[in-house]
Amino acid sequence: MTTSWIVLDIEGTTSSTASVHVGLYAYARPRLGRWIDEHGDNPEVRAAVAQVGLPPGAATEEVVKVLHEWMDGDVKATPLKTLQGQIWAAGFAAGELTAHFFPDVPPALRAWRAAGRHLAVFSSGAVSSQRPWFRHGAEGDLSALIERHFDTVNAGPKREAASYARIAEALGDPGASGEPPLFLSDVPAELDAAAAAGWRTTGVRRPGEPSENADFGTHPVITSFEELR
Ligand SMILES: CSCCC(=O)C(=O)COP(=O)(O)O
Ligand SMILES: [Mg+2]
Repeated sequence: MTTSWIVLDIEGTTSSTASVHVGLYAYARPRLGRWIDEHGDNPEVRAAVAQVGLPPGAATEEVVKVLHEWMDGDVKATPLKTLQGQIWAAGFAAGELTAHFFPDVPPALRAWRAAGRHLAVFSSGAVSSQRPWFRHGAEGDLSALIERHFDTVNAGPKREAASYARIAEALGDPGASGEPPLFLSDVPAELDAAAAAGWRTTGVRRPGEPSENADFGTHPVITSFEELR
């Protein structure tokens, strides 16, 4: 393995889908309405509410109805992710949330950093929630291992090659090793987009996760980060 930058997806890759859908979604769901009402002077909140796409002046409960529908369908819409990210960041700060990582992940991240690899995250989850996620794992604070964070706001949609080109430019691709970044994800369409941007890719097929029966096509596949060490 000579790739300098390793870029990680979160849900289904470093962490279980249940930890996001049951843990985080359940925390954000009943708090969205009050968060919008109490942070109406926050420009990010105002912009997110406008991006939901309802007519100006729509009642908070109408906005929340759309956000809940997106959550039910696991639509990774940027305004939803922005609001969820703020609520989760507050939840982590209050000690009410804990992150989950598959057991192979913390030792692999430490080993990769010790070996001189650089680590970044590209997730649909907002950067505002990625940072506390890596800080509040049950296995301790992993946040210092992650040097760069990307989401659908600062990079773009995860299924578009242009997003990966943007990230590569931000990382200084091809980097010191001369190798393009390596992207690890449980979603074949994301890997396709990364490959189209010239990245190296590896699918992560974890037992019991939605990716268990996914068709990764020609992408190399692992079931644990240990297989990359
Ligand atoms: C604290 S990370 C939040 C994760 C999240 O909201 C999400 O949608 C994860 O999607 P991913 O792109 O990492 O599969
Ligand atoms: Mg994922």
